[in-house]
Amino acid sequence: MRKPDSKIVLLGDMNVGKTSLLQRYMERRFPDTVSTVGGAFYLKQWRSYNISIWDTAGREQFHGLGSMYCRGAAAIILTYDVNHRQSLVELEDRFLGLTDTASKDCLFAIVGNKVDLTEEGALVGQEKEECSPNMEAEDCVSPRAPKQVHLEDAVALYKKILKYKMLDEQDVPAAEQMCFETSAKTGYNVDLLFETLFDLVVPMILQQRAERPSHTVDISSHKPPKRTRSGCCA
Ligand SMILES: Nc1nc2c(ncn2[C@@H]2O[C@H](COP(=O)(O)OP(=O)(O)OP(=O)(O)O)[C@@H](O)[C@H]2O)c(=O)[nH]1
Ligand SMILES: [Mg+2]
Repeated sequence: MRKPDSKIVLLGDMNVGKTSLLQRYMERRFPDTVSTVGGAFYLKQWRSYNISIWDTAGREQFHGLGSMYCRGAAAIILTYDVNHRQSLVELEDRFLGLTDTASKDCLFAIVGNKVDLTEEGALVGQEKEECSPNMEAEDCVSPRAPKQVHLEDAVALYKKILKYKMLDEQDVPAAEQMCFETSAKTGYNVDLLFETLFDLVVPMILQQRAERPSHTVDISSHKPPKRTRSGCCA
């Protein structure tokens, strides 16, 4: 297997839907999930590049592993649940520090998932019925409640992250491009999220390749060493 050209990592509190987002994108479905243990990755081929996407465990007991998964990451998806304000607070308090091991020009996306559970979910093309016990989860939406976290809160966090990383707003993608609201359940904005990141990561791969010294040896120009009488090489 070829080494991945780039790495994207999903971080966020338990239950916010990291595994579900990744499965929705990679497998085009919304299966039942179990809380992630440690971490797992998918490989995505995007144009001619291999990108690994790492799913991590949000549970406190696995917290120590987070910075290991983030090592060298080109992009990090900080995920929260739009219905739980604390899951956004945790991103700043508990997860941001784990990203110190990421690449120096690492990109950040902030993703509010489970938007299908909010009243606004009705405005984003979810025409399905409310769930009843005999319905498949994918065929229905759960009863809706007012959203607890708004996109502006995510934009404010994005700006705080830039300060924390000492990055200039001019040198990074705009907050409006990097803050998403998604539903792993309906698929809303899921392709947009991942594919926006892939498109941003490709120029980083090309830049890394241009900066990396070439280790290629031209064997056609290689001359074998002359043999001496003793059989040893001159
Ligand atoms: N309604 C709704 N439920 C979701 C959505 N995404 C995930 N869920 C549900 O939320 C629960 C947790 O989802 P996971 O994807 O396992 O969450 P996680 O962030 O991977 O959690 P950990 O692995 O413990 O860190 C599951 O019951 C999912 O079915 C969504 O967009 N909408
Ligand atoms: Mg998980």
